[in-house]
Amino acid sequence: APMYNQPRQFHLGMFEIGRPLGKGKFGRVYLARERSSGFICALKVLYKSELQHGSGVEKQVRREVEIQSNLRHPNILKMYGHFHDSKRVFLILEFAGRGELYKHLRKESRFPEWKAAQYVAQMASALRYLHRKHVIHRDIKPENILVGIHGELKISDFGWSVHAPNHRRTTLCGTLDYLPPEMVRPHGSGNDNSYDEKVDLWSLGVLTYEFLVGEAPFEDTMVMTHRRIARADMTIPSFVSPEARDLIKKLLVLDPTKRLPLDAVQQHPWIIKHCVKGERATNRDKAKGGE
Ligand SMILES: COCCOc1ccc2cc1OCC(=O)N(C)CCCNCc1c[nH]c3ncnc(c13)N2
Repeated sequence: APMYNQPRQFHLGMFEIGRPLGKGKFGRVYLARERSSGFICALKVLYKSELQHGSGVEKQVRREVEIQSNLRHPNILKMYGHFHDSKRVFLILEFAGRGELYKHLRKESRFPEWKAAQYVAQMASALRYLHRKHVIHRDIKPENILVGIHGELKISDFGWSVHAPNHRRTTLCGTLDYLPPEMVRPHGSGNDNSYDEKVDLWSLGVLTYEFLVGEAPFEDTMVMTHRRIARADMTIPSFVSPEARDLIKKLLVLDPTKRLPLDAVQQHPWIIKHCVKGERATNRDKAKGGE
């Protein structure tokens, strides 16, 4: 039976550990094979000593496991289960055969429009699924996206996900580049810094820009990034097509209620132009004599 139909209790002896897939701030990820079924997966190892008790990190990991274990979508990395021993926590995850998206982006500097559009369509599909479950991701950026063996994107990191609506308590750290104005404004400055799923629409706009341009739209010093986000102050280079520019401008809107909703993103002319693979591809086959 496939892994996810197996009994829920797992232990380390069930797995052969393969090559390291990468190491992050809180853990290392390894290729692994479940011995009885031969099922290939990724095993993320976190040291309990690093998840100091009662700190935000331990709660964040618990929340992440709880959220990700209940999600099933082709563009969201599956978490099949988890277990722990005296010193470590182990997460059993779907293996993404082409690794980290940000490495592909750095190597190619920026993606051609057809590829960027297909990636944005996949992210919009994953976000629609998350929002239907009232989960806000809040941290959609290339570093949190993996690539499957068939080139499909998989959101991998739910460390910042919460159930909507939300009132942020944890102080933000790391890059501000992807945060919307309603999350970078300081507390109590005329807003109760609560927000909803529409924060992911802003991040999708930043992601679209970064796919096409190769850097984030508000990338600057910390202080300037804050200010430029708060004003939606960005310039879109002339090599970006008018359709792509139109979509970016409809997502990077200060007022969350005015951002293009996800179903409209999926119907946007730029997405349709590059993603409706069905009839056009077969037409092309027909044109070439259908070989
Ligand atoms: C609390 O944690 C929740 C889950 O977080 C992750 C799940 C799966 C991950 C990475 C995750 O977070 C980032 C991280 O821990 N790194 C070590 C940095 C990147 C390593 N990925 C490399 C990688 C290549 N092929 C993969 N197939 C599946 N998963 C992978 C990878 N990584």
